[in-house]
Amino acid sequence: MALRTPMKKTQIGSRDLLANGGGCPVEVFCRLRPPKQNNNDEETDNSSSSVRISSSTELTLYSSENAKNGQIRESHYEFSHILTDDVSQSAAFKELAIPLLDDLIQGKNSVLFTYGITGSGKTYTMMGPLSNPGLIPRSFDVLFNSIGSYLGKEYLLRSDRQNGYEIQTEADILLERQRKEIQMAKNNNNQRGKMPETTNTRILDMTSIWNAQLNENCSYFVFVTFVEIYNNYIYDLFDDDILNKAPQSKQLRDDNRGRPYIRDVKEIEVRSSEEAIGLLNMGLKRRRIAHTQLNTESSRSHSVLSMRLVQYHNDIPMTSLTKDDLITSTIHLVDLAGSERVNRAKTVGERVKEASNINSSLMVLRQCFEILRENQAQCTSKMVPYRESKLTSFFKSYFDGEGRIRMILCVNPTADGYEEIQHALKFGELTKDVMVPRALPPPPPVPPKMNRGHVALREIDNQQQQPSAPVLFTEFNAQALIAPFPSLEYSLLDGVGDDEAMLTLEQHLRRRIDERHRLNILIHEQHDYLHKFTFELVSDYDSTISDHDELAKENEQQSKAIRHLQTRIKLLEKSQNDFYKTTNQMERENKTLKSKIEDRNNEIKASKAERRKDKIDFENKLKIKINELEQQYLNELKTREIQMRELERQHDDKLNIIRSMAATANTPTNENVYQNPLSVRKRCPSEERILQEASGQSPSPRQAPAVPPKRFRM
Ligand SMILES: Nc1ncnc2c1ncn2[C@@H]1O[C@H](COP(=O)(O)OP(=O)(O)OP(=O)(O)O)[C@@H](O)[C@H]1O
Repeated sequence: MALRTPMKKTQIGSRDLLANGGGCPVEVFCRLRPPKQNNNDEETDNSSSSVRISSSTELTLYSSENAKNGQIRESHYEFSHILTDDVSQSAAFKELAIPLLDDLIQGKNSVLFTYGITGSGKTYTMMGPLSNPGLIPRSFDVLFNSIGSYLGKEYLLRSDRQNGYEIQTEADILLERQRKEIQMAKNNNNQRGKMPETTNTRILDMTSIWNAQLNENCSYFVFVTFVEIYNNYIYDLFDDDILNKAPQSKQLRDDNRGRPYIRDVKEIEVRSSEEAIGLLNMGLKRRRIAHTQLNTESSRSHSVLSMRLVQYHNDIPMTSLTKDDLITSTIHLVDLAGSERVNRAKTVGERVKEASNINSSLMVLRQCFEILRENQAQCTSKMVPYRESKLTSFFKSYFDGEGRIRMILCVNPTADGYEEIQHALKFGELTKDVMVPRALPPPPPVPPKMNRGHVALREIDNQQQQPSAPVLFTEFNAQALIAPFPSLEYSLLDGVGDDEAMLTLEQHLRRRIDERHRLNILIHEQHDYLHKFTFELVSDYDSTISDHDELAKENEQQSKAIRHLQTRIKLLEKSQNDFYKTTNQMERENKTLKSKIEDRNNEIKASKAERRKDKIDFENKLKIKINELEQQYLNELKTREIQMRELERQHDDKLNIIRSMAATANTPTNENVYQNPLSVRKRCPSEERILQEASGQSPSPRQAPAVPPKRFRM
C-alpha cells in the first residue's frame, strides 16, 4: 500500500536536506506602488524618501531629509525581482503566482505572503479591484481554466476537518447534494428582494496552465478555507459563528504527519472560479461586519486564503478509493497586517494592543527567518520560535520544507517614512537569504497496476479490515520470514560428472536461488511495512506529544485563568460586602427619611384642615355681610322711591297749576276777572318759576340732593 500524499516528514531534518543540496531560497519580490494621481494628495507632500532602481533585482533608498551629519542617507537592497510601479496586475500575477499554480497542479505546496506598511498595496496586490483583479481572483480563474474539465464527482470528498478528506458513499453524496440544494433555496429566499451583488463586471483572466503533470486521467477537486489571525487568535471567516459578538477562535493542531492545521475549520468545495470568488466576498463581508461589531479594523489582522487541490487517478475505481490514493497540494495566500510601528500609527488604547500583537507576530516571523539564516550560515541548531505566534505556528512545516515560500514586499516610496521603508526592505533582504529544504516532488498520480482480481481482493480486504486496526501492522508477516529454507542437499554433489545428477543439482540450486529471491522480496516488503508502521507510530507519538504539549499549555493557561478568576471573585466578594454595608446604611437613612416625610405629611394635613375651617368661617361671614348690604340697599332704594314719588307728585301739582293757568289765560278778560278772582292775584314764587320754565326761560339750576357715596366693607 503506497503512502501517496506529497508530504515530507519534518523530522527528517531540514539541515540534512540543505546539506544534501536540497534547499531552495525564500523568494522575495519587491513591488513598488505608484504615487496617487491626485496632486493634492497628502502622501506626496509628506514624502521623505525616494527609491532608485539600479537593475531588475537591485534598488537604492534615499532619504530626502538630511541626516544629522548633513549627508543624504541612502541604503542599498537586493531582491529576487523588483516589480516597478508600472507593472500591471496581470504581469505581476504571471511573475508571482503562475509558478505556484503550476506547482499546485504538480501536487506541491506553497505559501505566498504580502508584507508591507499600511497603504503600501498588499490588499491591492492580493485582491485588487473588480476592474483590475489581483492574485487571488486570477489564481481561481487560471486554476479552473486548467483543471475545470477534469473535476471529479461533486461531494465525493468531504473534509474531515482534521487536514484530511473522507470518501463519501453514494448515499452520503445524495444527502450532501440535497442539503446543499435546501441551503441554496433558503439563501435564494433570503436574497429575494435584495439587489444582486455586481460580480459580472469582474475582469476574468483567461490564462490556462498546461504541464506534463496535468494528467487528463485524473479527477481534481478544489477546496477553499479563509481565516484571519487577529490579536493572535484564529477566526474562520466561512463559519457563521464569526457574526456573533464573541466569535469562537479556532485551535491549531498537528496532523498525524506533523503538519499544523486549523481544527474544525470550514473547508468548502468549489466548482468554478465564480463560486470561489463569491465565497471569498462573503468571507470579506463577514470580516467587515465582525470588525464593525467589535469596533476593530480589519486591516489590523492577517488573512489567510488557502486553495487546496486534491487529485486521484481515474483508474482507481471509486468504490475502492482510499484516503491514501489522494494527492493533496495547497497554496496559502497570506495578506499580512500593516507592519508600521505603534508610534508611527499614532495608536492609542485598544489599538495599541492590536498594533503590538501585530508587531509581535511579525517580529516572531522575522525572528524565525533570522534564526533559520543563522543556523544555516553557522551550522548551529538554535531553536526556531515558531510556537510564539499563531502565524508562524501555522506555517511551521513550510520552514521545514513542506513547500515553496514566496514573499511580496509592498512599498509605497512616496508616502512612507525613510525609516519605515528601510525597516521593511531590511526584513525582505534578510528573508531572501534564508534557505528552506526543497519540497520533495510527490509520487506521480499513477495508480498501481490492478486487474479486476486485485480490485476484488482489495474490496474484500477493505471489508475485512477493522476500522481501528493499524493497517500496516496487519500486513507484517513474521511467519513468512521464518519459514524453512530448502537446505543444501550435499548428497547431490556425489553424482557430479553425471549429467542427470548435474541437472538435478542445477534444479535444486535454482529452487534455492528462487526461494532466496522470493525471501529477499518478502524481506524488503516486510521491511517496508515495518518501516512505515514505525513511521506511523513515530508520527502518532509526535502528534501525541505535541497534543500533550498543547494540552499542558492549555491547562497552564486555564489554571492561570482560574487563578485570575479566583482573585477576581475575592475582589468581587469584597466589593459585594461593601455594597451590602452601603445598602444597609442607605436603608436605615431611607427609613428615617420616610418617618420624617410622614410627620411632614401629617402636619400638612392638619394645616389644610385648619385652612378649610377658616375658609368656611370666612364664607359664612361673607354671606352675612352680603345679606346686610343687600338689606341696606333695599332700604335706601325704598327711601329713594318715596322721594321720587314725592317729586313726581310735586311735579304733577305744578303741571296742574300750569294747566289751570293756561285755561284761565284763554277765557275773555272781564268775565274771567269777575269769575276767577285768582287770575288777578299775585303769583307765588313757585308759580313764577314754573311759568318761566313753560315760557322757555331756563330756570336756575337745581341743587342735586346731596347723597353721600356708599362704601362697602367686606
Ligand atoms: N500597484 C498599485 N497600483 C495602483 N494603485 C495601488 C497599487 N497599490 C496600491 N494601490 C492603491 O493604494 C491604496 C492602498 O492600497 P492597499 O489597501 O492595498 O494597502 P494595504 O497595504 O493593503 O493597506 P492595509 O495594510 O491597510 O490593508 C488603495 O487605494 C490601492 O488602490
